[in-house]
Amino acid sequence: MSQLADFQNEIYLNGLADVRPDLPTDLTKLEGLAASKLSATSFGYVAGSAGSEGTARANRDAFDRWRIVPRMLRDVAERDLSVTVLGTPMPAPVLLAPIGVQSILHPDGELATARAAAATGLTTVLSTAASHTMEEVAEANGPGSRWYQLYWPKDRDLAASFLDRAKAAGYTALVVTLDTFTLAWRPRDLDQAYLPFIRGIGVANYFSDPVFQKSVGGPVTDANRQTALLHWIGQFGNPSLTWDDLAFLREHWDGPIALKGIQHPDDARRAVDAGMDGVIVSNHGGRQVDGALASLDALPLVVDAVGGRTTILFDSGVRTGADVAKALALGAQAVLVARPYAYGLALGGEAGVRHVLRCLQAELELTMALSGHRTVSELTLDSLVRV
Ligand SMILES: Cc1cc2nc3c(=O)[nH]c(=O)nc-3n(C[C@H](O)[C@H](O)[C@H](O)COP(=O)(O)O)c2cc1C
Ligand SMILES: CC(C)CC(=O)C(=O)O
Repeated sequence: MSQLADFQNEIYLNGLADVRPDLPTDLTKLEGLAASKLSATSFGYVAGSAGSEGTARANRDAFDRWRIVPRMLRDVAERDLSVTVLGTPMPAPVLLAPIGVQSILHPDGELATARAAAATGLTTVLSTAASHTMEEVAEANGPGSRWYQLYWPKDRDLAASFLDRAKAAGYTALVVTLDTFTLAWRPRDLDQAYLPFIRGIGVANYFSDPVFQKSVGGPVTDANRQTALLHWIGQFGNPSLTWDDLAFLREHWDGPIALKGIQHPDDARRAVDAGMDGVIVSNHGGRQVDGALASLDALPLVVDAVGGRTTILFDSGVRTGADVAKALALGAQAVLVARPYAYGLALGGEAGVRHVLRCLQAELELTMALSGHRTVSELTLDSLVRV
């Protein structure tokens, strides 16, 4: 590490940042670097969004319409960014969003991500569509904290098996993604005729599952691989699910459950009525419904509807410490971040993910302190102005 980086890390940033001198500390620059490193297909899959990508742009633009109003002389010498969310203590209100198929970014994929999360103390949310099994990822995460994200397959026995395995492997909370029972119209992937799954990436948790294997006549080998992939395509999502089906989750998961993909206040109310423990206000990073509202614009509506009655998390468009502060001030208890750490993974493996997480955490801490906030709970609507 260069002398300057040492100075930044140890003296100026109090050892928080763990910056890598070869990666930018402005995290918005990661995407451009990842574009040069990754294949056109992998980069297109990760950076791309639905349709004209208007919602992805709206996600970012929405952050610009809220500005922080710094306050002075508030004794911010001692800062504490820690929170406890759905029973999990975290040093900062930032989680690693579920990202499937991470081996298209780096051979170590979710294993590197899980190690980086453990090193920073932040919680990683593992996708059902991961490129490594949930047991392998749990081992890599070790004493770290991890949640499991369910893509709810059509076969109930398979869903129940996923939940049993996740519980046994130490995943403490369940995130159920509702907005992606099928992939949206994604021109970058359509134009490049690219889907990671067709190459067998993202199916590790399915192919290793005893219920899945029973459905395809035994362990997946070269001989039945094609059958297994076709079975996977048929199983992946269930467009027929309704609110009544949530009872199934409660029967099979005794820990906290959060529904991901909530944008409408009535859906947030229904989640609470159905006994869910939290909602994640998310539009999947603009990857599903092009033309949908910016996720940050949905946040205050959801907070108005169910704030104080449930845990509210947020994602889609978070790129900087200031973005995190704004989402918290608007009422989220924590945020999930996705593409920035995906690019960190592509550029530097585990160390790249750590770089992103530490920079985000350090930038958040400085933003909060310099604007007069010592703790997350001090960030309120009064901390912002809409311009
Ligand atoms: C390449 C990629 C893969 C993703 N895979 C999943 C997934 O498996 N499960 C899920 O719930 N969300 C998935 N997401 C959505 C993220 O969890 C998150 O909601 C979204 O990307 C947040 O927006 P951001 O990328 O602007 O931070 C994925 C996103 C990307 C970019
Ligand atoms: C469908 C998944 C496996 C990945 C995903 O959620 C995404 O590509 O947005």
